[in-house]
Amino acid sequence: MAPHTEQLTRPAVQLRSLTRSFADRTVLDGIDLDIPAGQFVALLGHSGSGKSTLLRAIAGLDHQVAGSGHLTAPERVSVVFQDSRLLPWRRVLDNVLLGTDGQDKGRAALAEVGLKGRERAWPSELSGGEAQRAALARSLVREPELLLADEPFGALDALTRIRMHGLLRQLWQRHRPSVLLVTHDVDEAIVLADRVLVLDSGRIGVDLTIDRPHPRSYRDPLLGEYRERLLAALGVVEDPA
Ligand SMILES: Nc1ncnc2c1ncn2[C@@H]1O[C@H](COP(=O)(O)OP(=O)(O)OP(=O)(O)O)[C@@H](O)[C@H]1O
Repeated sequence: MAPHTEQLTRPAVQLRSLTRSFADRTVLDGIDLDIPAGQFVALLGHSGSGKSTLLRAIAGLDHQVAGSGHLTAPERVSVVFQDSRLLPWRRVLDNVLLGTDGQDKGRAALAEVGLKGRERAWPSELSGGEAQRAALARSLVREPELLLADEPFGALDALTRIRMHGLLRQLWQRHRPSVLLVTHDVDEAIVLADRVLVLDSGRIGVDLTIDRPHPRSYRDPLLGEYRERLLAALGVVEDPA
């Protein structure tokens, strides 16, 4: 069996009947989900549909959700958010190394994300895109089996975002963590993910496999069909079917 196929047979994340309510509102209503090891999954859904709630649950950041159903996730999980969450009083390399040791690993991770030479910069000296690169480097040094990303490029300009898509794809292909990427951007989802989920009314309403090789082109006409289906599922355009 090819290494990639073998890796995909072991589920990294398993959720059964996961439920989360806030006051009288049920946000996650019995979610069932398996993410095979090494798979890149994107999660779409309207604002307030519960995407971040689901991600936080999988990250182990929500203790209330734990008892609601069954949740397994790998031990080494890294989370990247919309803002880099770099500590302003630590230089870039020290941010990347936070809680770990191994200067060389940190330097290598920074080089991988294109920040070689910026190790001693302060976070305030970085652009938004550079700060997100540093955040990715910080997640990399932990060698995550699962990378959770909550709109990591949501605050970046369109060109930087496209560059970051390329970077994230390369990092994923090189290190092969499972990825769960929360995004509002349908194009981002279909250009990067093996599989796109749409969260709707507390459930996974759509589970779509994107069967196109990487790297993908934004202009691939076959991706256009996936885009239409997802926009229809989100209620943005009429269902093409
Ligand atoms: N700690 C909390 N206390 C009360 N309500 C909460 C809490 N966290 C989330 N919610 C509610 O749960 C719902 C889902 O929130 P969540 O942040 O998961 O949505 P989302 O899909 O990630 O939204 P967005 O795309 O706008 O980031 C919202 O109605 C939100 O107000």
